[in-house]
Amino acid sequence: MASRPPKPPLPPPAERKLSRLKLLWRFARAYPVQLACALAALGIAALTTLAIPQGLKMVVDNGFARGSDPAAITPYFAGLLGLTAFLGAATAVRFFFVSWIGERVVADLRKAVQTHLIGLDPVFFETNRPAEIASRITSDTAIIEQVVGTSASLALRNTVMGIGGIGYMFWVSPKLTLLMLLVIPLTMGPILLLGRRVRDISRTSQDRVADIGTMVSEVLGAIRIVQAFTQEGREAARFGAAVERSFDTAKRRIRLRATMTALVISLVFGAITLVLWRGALDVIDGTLSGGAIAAFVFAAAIVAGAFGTLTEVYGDFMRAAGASGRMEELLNARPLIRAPDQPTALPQPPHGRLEFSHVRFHYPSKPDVAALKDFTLTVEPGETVAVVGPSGAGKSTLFQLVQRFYDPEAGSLALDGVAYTAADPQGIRQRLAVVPQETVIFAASALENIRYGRPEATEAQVWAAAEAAHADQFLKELPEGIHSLLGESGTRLSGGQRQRLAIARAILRDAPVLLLDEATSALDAESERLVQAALDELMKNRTTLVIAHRLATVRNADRIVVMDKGRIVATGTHDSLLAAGGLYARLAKLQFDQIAA
Ligand SMILES: Nc1ncnc2c1ncn2[C@@H]1O[C@H](COP(=O)(O)OP(=O)(O)OP(=O)(O)O)[C@@H](O)[C@H]1O
Repeated sequence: MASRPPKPPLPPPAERKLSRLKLLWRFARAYPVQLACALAALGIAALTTLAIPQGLKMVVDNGFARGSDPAAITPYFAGLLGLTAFLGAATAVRFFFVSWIGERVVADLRKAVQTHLIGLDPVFFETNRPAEIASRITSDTAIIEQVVGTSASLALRNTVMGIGGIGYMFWVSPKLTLLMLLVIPLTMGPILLLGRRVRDISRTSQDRVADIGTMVSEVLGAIRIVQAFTQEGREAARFGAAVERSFDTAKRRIRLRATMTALVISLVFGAITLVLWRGALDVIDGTLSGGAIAAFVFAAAIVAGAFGTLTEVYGDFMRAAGASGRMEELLNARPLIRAPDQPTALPQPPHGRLEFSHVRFHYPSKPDVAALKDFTLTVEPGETVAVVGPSGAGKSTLFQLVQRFYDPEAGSLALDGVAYTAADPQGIRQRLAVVPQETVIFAASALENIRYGRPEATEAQVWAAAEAAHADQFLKELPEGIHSLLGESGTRLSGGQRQRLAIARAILRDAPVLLLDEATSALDAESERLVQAALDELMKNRTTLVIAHRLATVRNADRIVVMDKGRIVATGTHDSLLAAGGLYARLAKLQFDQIAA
């Protein structure tokens, strides 16, 4: 029984616990100065707000009560005016620092997640779709931004004002405050119950929004296929249905939130009214001054507002906890392929000797079919080995293993005598140049595209590589020459031009081992000739493993390896294999139709 490959290291789904917000604190605490400023401004603003009812009390008791003397009342109002100006300034400072921290945390988080993700191996992206991750990063960080930049400050401010307000009220009238503290908890039960349901629906709502994001990038990415198969209508309907599902969930959330708000306001203000009635009786009795009751009302309004806001931001916090949990999941995903603690250095200068020894491999997502079985092959320095075989034989899998995107379950690979598992994967990849079947063009200039594998190369070196790859001519003819923008929004290249650009990129990389996956798409005779000439140049003095689709390649190869169902079934030269008949002769007849002619 073949041992199964290890499962990708995916942590369990995020729970929406407030403890998940710890991740954000980890990022925020990197800015102690800003945090201190924000906290100081927040405290000052909250206390200033609480000073206002006290000012009001003095105005009423000392001003109005002593028969309306303008001279007595003016200083109090001047004081109040000063207080409000101070409150404005402190609020502005708080807003600045808290928002600054919010933006900074989100920026750092985005960078950390992206840096982490590009270090993960392809297995992770087989089980986690890149489009979904992308939409998560955008929508989840937006939620986090909202919470760190706004809700956190609201929560802090209102907690300070809530507690401070109650303290002040107690100082003004212990009896009324105790009465109030007795009534308010009764109002909290239904609020907490509803809060939990809002939280659950918020989660579903976020998932629906992420679905929409995934769908948009999927459909836009395949726009040609959608249009070619005239499925625009169906795609629009499918998208429409997803949007409506998302709206329905949002509607449920809004309805619950609305009910909750109604409950909070009516219960809390109802309680206040009750307490006020009691207070009014005390004023009539003469046990409480007019100013005290005014200040009490004002403070109670502040406290009620504070608790109202707290229940509202609680929902935001739960949403952010979910978002932050998912970010943490991404950050916690560990790559299966890692450098050992003490990697063995590859010899200098490189030789380019590539060895496969009894390699057995299953793709994690396809554990029942072996992609490679007992595969043994040594490619000597400077040798060109062409790999041929029917579709699904395992040719591309060889390349995946050589680049160490996966590790075999049995057997081993070695480069220049160093076992893959003992080396740093980056060290190995630095000695490889890859020309894939489909050239990846980045949205950047032709110059940047060619020097992708060696960003420090000079323009002269890039031109030399382009010449060797027979790409110089068409590059000169681009609208802005080598500085023309390529990719989705730039100039489109033909198939042959893209291949030559990829070859120039590999020439410039100047690695000792070349992995060449020949394009199967037919080129016209002129392009074919240019691409072949470019390839000949690239393969010079390099160890080359090539998945061959061209007659010229198999003819020029030092050895041809014929693969079928993950195994080597024959090895030889073009002529010897043809003479032997078998799979190669059959493939050659089909694939290189020149032979059949
Ligand atoms: N990422 C993957 N996940 C799961 N199975 C895979 C993956 N890539 C390839 N396979 C499977 O591994 C086997 C070998 O595939 P591989 O792509 O290496 O064949 P190939 O010889 O390169 O074929 P082709 O010429 O069609 O590209 C096939 O059974 C294929 O379905």
